[in-house]
Amino acid sequence: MSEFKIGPLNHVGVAVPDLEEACETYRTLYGATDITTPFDMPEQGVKVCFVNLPNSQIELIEPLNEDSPIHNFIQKNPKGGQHHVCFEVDDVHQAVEEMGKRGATVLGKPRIGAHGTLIIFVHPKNSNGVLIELMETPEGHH
Ligand SMILES: CC[C@@H](C(=O)O)C(=O)SCCNC(=O)CCNC(=O)[C@H](O)C(C)(C)COP(=O)(O)OP(=O)(O)OC[C@H]1O[C@@H](n2cnc3c(N)ncnc32)[C@H](O)[C@@H]1OP(=O)(O)O
Ligand SMILES: [Co+2]
Repeated sequence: MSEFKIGPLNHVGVAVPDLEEACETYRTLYGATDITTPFDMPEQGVKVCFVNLPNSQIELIEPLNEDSPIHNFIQKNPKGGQHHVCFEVDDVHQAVEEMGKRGATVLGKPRIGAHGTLIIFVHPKNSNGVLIELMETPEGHH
């Protein structure tokens, strides 16, 4: 088996029905002060913003439309819920190859994520029901 391994936790994805309302909860209930301005990622089917924490980020995602990969999740969990966990990796293409060799199901092809680097997703059936995102480490994180 190759030396491939996951690196630091980058973010925890939380799917929400209303992004503004969710930001307000993190501000008023938990006192979060560093929350980024929401923006649309049509190619990922989500509107996204980040609650910046000293050691990580909460990624709040709202479906943009019914074609969104998180549309069904919100249908099943109308109040929202913890959606995915994201680990940094050195090389996403190596990750795809290794996931295949190790018998996991990679969902779709590598694409650019919200941090501007390549990402992939591994099906929740492979990791105790948790959807895993693997993202290439952004510049400056090394
Ligand atoms: C902001 C951009 C980017 C970043 O840079 O960080 C992102 O994070 S984008 C995040 C959104 N994008 C994705 O999630 C892409 C990958 N996801 C998918 O392809 C799909 O969501 C999915 C995982 C294939 C599920 O699709 P869905 O339409 O919900 O399929 P099913 O309804 O058939 O569900 C199958 C099965 O899986 C369970 N499920 C679904 N979502 C999750 C989840 N997030 N965590 C755990 N389990 C999940 C679902 O309940 C079904 O289970 P069973 O009923 O037991 O079969
Ligand atoms: Co994510």
